[in-house]
Amino acid sequence: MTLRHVTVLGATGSIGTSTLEVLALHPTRYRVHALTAHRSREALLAQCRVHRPAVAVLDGEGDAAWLRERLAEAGLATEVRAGTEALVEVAEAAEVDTVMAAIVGAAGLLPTLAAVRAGKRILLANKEALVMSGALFMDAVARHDATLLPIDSEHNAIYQCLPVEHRGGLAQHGVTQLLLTASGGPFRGWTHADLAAVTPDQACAHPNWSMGRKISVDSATLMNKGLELIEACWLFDARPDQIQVVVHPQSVIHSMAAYSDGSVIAQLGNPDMRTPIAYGLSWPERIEAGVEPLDLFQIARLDFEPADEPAFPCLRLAREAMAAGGTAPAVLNAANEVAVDAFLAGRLGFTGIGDLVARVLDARPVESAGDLETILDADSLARQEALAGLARQ
Ligand SMILES: NC(=O)C1=CN([C@@H]2O[C@H](COP(=O)(O)OP(=O)(O)OC[C@H]3O[C@@H](n4cnc5c(N)ncnc54)[C@H](OP(=O)(O)O)[C@@H]3O)[C@@H](O)[C@H]2O)C=CC1
Ligand SMILES: CC(=O)[C@@H](O)[C@H](O)COP(=O)(O)O
Ligand SMILES: [Mn+2]
Repeated sequence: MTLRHVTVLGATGSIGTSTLEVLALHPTRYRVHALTAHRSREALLAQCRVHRPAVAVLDGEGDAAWLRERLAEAGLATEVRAGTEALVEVAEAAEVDTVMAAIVGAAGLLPTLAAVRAGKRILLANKEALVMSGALFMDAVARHDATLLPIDSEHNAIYQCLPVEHRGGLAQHGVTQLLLTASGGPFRGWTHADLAAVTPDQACAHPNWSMGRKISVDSATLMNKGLELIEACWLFDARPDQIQVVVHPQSVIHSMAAYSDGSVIAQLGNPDMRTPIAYGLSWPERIEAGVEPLDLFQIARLDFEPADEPAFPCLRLAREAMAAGGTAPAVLNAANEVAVDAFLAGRLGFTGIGDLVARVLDARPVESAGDLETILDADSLARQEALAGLARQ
């Protein structure tokens, strides 16, 4: 068995901590090379004590100096670095073969792309990176012979339901449709009018998954499903019209692939991210993930319904951005990040999220997204437009 050396980008988050739980079950298979966080220095210190990485990264120099001192007091040799350059370094380091990309939002793009360009095995949770840079990202995966394994539960499920080699389009492998499941979020069944006064805590109370606050809000607006639709188009070389969103409130079927002979292949499991994480870490083998076995008698029933697009316009906005192509998905993502931040800070109402994203998409031109600079510019200008929109209200 080869020992794999892993960098965990976003180690202190929900996906990061689940990843470390799985790694801890297999000390002879995996060694942690680097752990990164933004500002959670106490949490990163605790992780360093347990996992003893060679490198730890925080955003600010002050936090890095604090961590350096605490680690030295604890007699640990972990080197501490700061900033985006350090994130890129630990993602592309020669010692590393596997990178868990679990930073939330656009901040994950540069280190994740660095891992791709260094030909690593990338476990992709950070969907925003792929949404922003779709064609460029997938071209880099092919050009640098990187191994890209989807961690997002739906995409991991579809990956497991597709033939091993599915590049070159779905149709040539007899796949007619991808069925992307959605829980419907905490406000499933609510009308657009009901949603006006919901609070951040209500929006973050996901019925089935325990996740970071940004993705929890995205699930509540169905923007998460919109981002996932775009993510699936890029990962599986699919057109938006080949993907059907199916609301499935139990989150037990994690997604499906439909074939020309009438077969529909589904992947099921308890809603626990340690399953896709373990899959990505061990692929093509399987390892123990610490997840409870699925008890179908306890679940008893599985329900399905269409998404309510009039009440949750973000799904349509994402589909339209994918159809518009070029920089439109990066604009959608940037506007959504600003809007979700404002909602969580109490500066924007819940239904204001979709309204703001729609206004920014209308205001920003769609350009060809052939290079990273254009994508980063589109991201930055969309953020400025969104902030100006917030200031005007
Ligand atoms: N949680 C889940 O179950 C799922 C998550 N995903 C995706 O995975 C990604 C991570 O989600 P989740 O774990 O929930 O998010 P969390 O908010 O729980 O964690 C985010 C992690 O990223 C770090 N981080 C945040 N901002 C920055 C920044 N500017 N620079 C560097 N690091 C940063 C955080 O550090 P700090 O702690 O210091 O803030 C933290 O380690 C997202 O893209 C999400 O969409 C996909 C499917 C399921
Ligand atoms: C766990 C995971 O992959 C999340 O993206 C999850 O899908 C959120 O649930 P919904 O967006 O379906 O509510
Ligand atoms: Mn998902």
